[in-house]
Amino acid sequence: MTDTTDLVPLGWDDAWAAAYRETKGATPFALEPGRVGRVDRGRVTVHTTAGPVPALVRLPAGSDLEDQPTTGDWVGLERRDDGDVVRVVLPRRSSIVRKAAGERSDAQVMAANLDHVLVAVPFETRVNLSTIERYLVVAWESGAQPLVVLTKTDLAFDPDATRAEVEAAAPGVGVLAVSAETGEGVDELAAVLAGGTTALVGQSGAGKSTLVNALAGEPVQAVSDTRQDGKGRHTTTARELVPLADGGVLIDTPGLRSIGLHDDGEGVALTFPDVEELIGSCRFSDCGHVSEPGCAVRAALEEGDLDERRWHSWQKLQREAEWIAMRTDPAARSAARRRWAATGKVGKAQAAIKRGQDPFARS
Ligand SMILES: Nc1nc2c(ncn2[C@@H]2O[C@H](COP(=O)(O)OP(=O)(O)OP(=O)(O)O)[C@@H](O)[C@H]2O)c(=O)[nH]1
Ligand SMILES: [Zn+2]
Repeated sequence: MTDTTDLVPLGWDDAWAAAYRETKGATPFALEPGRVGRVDRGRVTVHTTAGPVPALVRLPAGSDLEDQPTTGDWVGLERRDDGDVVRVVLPRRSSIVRKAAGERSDAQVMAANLDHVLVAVPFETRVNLSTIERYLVVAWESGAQPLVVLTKTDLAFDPDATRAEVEAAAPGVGVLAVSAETGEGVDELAAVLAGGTTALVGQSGAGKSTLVNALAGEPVQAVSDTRQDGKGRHTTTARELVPLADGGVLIDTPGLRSIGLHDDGEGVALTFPDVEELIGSCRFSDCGHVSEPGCAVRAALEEGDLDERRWHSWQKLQREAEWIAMRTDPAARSAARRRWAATGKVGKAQAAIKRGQDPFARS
């Protein structure tokens, strides 16, 4: 029997233990539990009670691309003299999926089993609220709770005003401010992240690496590590899965750092509850929010209750989400065609689709 207390810093809990027992009972292999860190072309690094080990993946026949282990997955590992093998992936609690428009329509799971998705945004003279909204769509879509962290408070001109602005663009989402430079706010953030798994997203230069190091309590770099069981194999201590000093674990991968939009509409709705509510109170259920009588959106825009910027952000993200859904779902496709026909955009859009382009790319 494996002593799994060593897995607790990686996010192991009673529910995972139960899920693991069930999965293990259904396979003929002698398995050991572990959590996936690095994933690299069919090879993975699995963090086990004996430390990180490299492994190949052999899932049961009929497994899809989406079933392949990704960073954050809990797996059953078969230890073999000729190389360790991942045999099963435990059912996921949540996941960040990439299904970018214009690319192959396979969904790629970028990170799994997250409690929080932390969107890192640097304090700037003008924080880009639309970029935050875009990340929040991805975050909500994962099934985890989104959080925003404003980084580099030490550089902020008016942190309270900026924070208020961000809070207004992120209903239902906690907004924290930190400085890795002065340490301000880091303990508060650490307390929120303790005890769960957090995926870190945000644009280049947002201060993610600096924040990871501050939360880990040490510089987290790719350092080589040797297995302690004498087999002499080498692996890299994946900084993909970073246990935090105050508890909890952070997932930080290059793929997540450049995450795009994958959505079937639910993430957009959760990011913009205010806009959704307005749309729900337009007089006509198929309101185009242009010049229709009784349009609640137009009224809110005119009265200043809804920001022009936020409205345009919703329109753009909603169109992208529809475009992605349309590529995969015939019902969504015909619904989009009907709507485009109504607004006279159908010819242009169809021509773009024929060319294999996103019909909304330049809108
Ligand atoms: N003043 C100040 N500078 C910071 C702080 N955090 C990060 N920086 C600086 O911001 C720059 C970018 O920080 P990184 O941590 O590399 O940002 P990143 O998000 O990891 O960037 P990528 O690796 O490109 O995704 C570096 O020059 C950091 O030193 C902070 O709290 N205060
Ligand atoms: Zn309307």
